[in-house]
Amino acid sequence: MHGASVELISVTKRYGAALAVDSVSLRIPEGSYCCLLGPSGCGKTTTLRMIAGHETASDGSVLIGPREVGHLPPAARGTAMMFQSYALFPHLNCLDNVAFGPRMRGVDKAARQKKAREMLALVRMEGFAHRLPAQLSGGQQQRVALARALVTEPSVLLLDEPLSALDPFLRIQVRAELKRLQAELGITFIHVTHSQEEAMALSDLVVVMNGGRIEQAGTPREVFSRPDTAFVARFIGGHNVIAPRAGGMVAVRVDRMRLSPGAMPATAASLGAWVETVEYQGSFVQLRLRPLDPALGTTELFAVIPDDAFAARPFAVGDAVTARWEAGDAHPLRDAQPPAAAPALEELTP
Ligand SMILES: Nc1ncnc2c1ncn2[C@@H]1O[C@H](COP(=O)(O)OP(=O)(O)OP(=O)(O)O)[C@@H](O)[C@H]1O
Repeated sequence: MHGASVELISVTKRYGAALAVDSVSLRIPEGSYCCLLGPSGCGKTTTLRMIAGHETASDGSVLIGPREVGHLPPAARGTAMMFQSYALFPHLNCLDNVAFGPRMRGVDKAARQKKAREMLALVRMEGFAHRLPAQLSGGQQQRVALARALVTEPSVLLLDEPLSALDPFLRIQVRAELKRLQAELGITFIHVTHSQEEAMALSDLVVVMNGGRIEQAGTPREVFSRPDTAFVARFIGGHNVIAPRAGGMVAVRVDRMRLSPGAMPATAASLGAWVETVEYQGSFVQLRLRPLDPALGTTELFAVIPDDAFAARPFAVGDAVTARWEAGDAHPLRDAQPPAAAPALEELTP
């Protein structure tokens, strides 16, 4: 199998007056694992469906490899799609489920069964060829669905929330399996998820979407260490979004907050706060803080302290503390105005 790059150029999708995807441009390199990450309704699935050809873009171009594919039906694009619900035929065994597509395309029986066996082996399900879907666990059904998507030898595999129907334990197992398969096959995977943890674990390229637009695209480390906007910092987690005394909004990682006893007035790189909760998490302790100064653009902050450091200098609920950060750990955000400073809707209406 060979991977192909995918490029979106100012792709827009309107449903009547509603804008589901708003002029999205993105280049996904050949053979990479890309996650489209964002909250419900942000346009992830619509973007995926436009790549697959199940939806037509209202504007803009979709390229797979060097080819503009906007006019091509799904089957001619070299993509395959795997859905959240496994959608296996209940009356067909695993082998026949995987061989179904080739059968529809008129591939002879011996050839399609050989191919189907190869695909089942790829997902480590060769021992289950003659079982019916109802005789398999959720994770096993998911693997068969994956084999069924791969049997067409796509250059791009599109996965829509493929892990969300699995319990948390299986989700981590199948997640590792997806990553292994992608690396082994070298084809391009585009995976829609609303889980930041899933996107971080899998992606070479993570694309954070909000309101039909791309907020930021980069490697998980780039996005986590340098979030562009308050939305990304909050959605990706592990950051405090603060409007410190010096102006402009910044993101500071929760593990970069340094606490000392006694609440001092806020400066450009510190603030006074009350400890609201203390949660022991094993290797670290997480504290929720309430800043004394309400003008800092936030009513709660988090600080994460390694377990041994916390044991050496513990804090309790109700303690007054000063939280400090190094200037280099305050990452400026593109949306410079804190949300609290934006005028309320009533003020804009004459
Ligand atoms: N067929 C449709 N007709 C009208 N509006 C639609 C249609 N499909 C999607 N939308 C709207 O477009 C927006 C984007 O939807 P989309 O399904 O792409 O979001 P999503 O990020 O995948 O969300 P989720 O995680 O909930 O699946 C939403 O506001 C949705 O209501």
